[in-house]
Amino acid sequence: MRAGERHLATAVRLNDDGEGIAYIDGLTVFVPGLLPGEQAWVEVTQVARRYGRARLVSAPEPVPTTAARQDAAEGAQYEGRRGPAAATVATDGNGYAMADTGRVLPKCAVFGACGGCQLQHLAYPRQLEHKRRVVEAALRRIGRLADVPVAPVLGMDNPWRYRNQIQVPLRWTDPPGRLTAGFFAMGSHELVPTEACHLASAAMEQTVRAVVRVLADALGPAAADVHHLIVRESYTTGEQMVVLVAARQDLDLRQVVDDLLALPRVVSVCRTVQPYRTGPVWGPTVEVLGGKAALTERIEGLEFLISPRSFFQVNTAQARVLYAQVVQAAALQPTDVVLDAYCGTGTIALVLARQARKVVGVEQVPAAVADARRNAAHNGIAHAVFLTGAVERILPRLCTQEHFDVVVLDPPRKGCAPQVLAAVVAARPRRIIYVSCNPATLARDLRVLADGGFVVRRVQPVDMFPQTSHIECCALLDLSGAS
Ligand SMILES: C[S@@+](CC[C@H](N)C(=O)[O-])C[C@H]1O[C@@H](n2cnc3c(N)ncnc32)[C@H](O)[C@@H]1O
Repeated sequence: MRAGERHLATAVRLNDDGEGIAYIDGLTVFVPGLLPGEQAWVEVTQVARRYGRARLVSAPEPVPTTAARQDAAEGAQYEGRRGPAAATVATDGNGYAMADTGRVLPKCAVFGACGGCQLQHLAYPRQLEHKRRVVEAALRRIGRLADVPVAPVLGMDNPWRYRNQIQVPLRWTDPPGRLTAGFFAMGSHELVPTEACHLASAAMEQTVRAVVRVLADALGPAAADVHHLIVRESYTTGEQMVVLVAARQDLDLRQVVDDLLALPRVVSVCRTVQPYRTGPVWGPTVEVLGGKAALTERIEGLEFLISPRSFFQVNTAQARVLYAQVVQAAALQPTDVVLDAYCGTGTIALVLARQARKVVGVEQVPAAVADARRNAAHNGIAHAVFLTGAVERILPRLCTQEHFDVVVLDPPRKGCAPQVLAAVVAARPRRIIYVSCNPATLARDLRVLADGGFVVRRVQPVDMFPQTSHIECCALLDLSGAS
């Protein structure tokens, strides 16, 4: 197979990124936009040693189920898997049994071009089932944990407009001399122009449009030096924070502050300076140009102040669901001492603090630790301690100095460093709750903890990121033999 060739491809399942998997000439080929049980003409865009990539060149059509099942079985052979049939059955207008692929019309006009969403074309219940299977497969293949029950994914009643933060790249397009908002295409810094995002609230969309207008009117072509706009919104109060990302420090943004603060929801205007337009968006510092220094959010009866750089789960409604799972899994007793490793701004630690004797949070970003301490004080919680530093550096010693009854791990996508897992295993807490946004590293780390004598009782996925392929999970482990 060569790049540029065209083939008729049938997808047999989705990969972890939500792309269709087809088998062409015995090679696994990833086709974004093709669903299991669908067939389409595709053009090969890349051929590597073990896989290829292709793009759709015709509209996908459901295939007769017998063909879909046959392809699934063949595909399973290529991969040495025992594969399930790809599709359930529906009938076409003539009564033929066709694959029921779950295809729906994407809401967004730029779906497929914008890199933000991968699953808008799949009915939401199917998205949830797909995510549950991804978690199960990771546990089985990577963690050798085939017996661990994976509960149905906890989804949203309305899986749209859930984000409390969006980052919008801005570009000056000349001609016609206009500031244009959009999102980056998948895996590139190419702007896909749009001022709409169905994952953000309608009020955030309005703010994006208004900020672009204000910047263009006030700055003219100099607005080209504002290359990103970040809007954060409190789910609880509806208040918004606008962060302007400028390419240079001497760009005079003070002239737009009053106009921005006059927008209906905007209570805070900030600036960060980042000379590079295509690297990390945030500069080293953030300055509040006008209005409040932080938004307020409420979760589990606690109030959290969120400053511009603070990590906060992007989906507040589902963060509440996730934290309720953590509370339930922790099953705390009033005498318990809890460790919250990778604690961010201390949300989990503070939610658990009400039922524990003491909580200790560890986080490497000093600003996040400052927020965690401030949030503890704001909520009158005196028995929460927050330590600044890398978990892998702090934990090995900390765990020999203090006994933790319950340990919460909520690492970034790369998972926990081996010395963190070793320290937790040696500490023998009664329970471990592992919160993860990456099923592959979750499975890898659960294997280590299981080999260290902990039993993985259950894994509960929570759909924090509907319409995308991202998956959040909460796993519960306890000591072998303990109840
Ligand atoms: C997924 S977030 C979890 C935040 C928090 N538990 C919450 O729910 O809001 C992961 C956090 O780990 C922090 N982090 C990443 N690597 C770290 C490390 N090696 N040591 C300490 N903290 C780390 C990040 O700064 C981030 O705040």
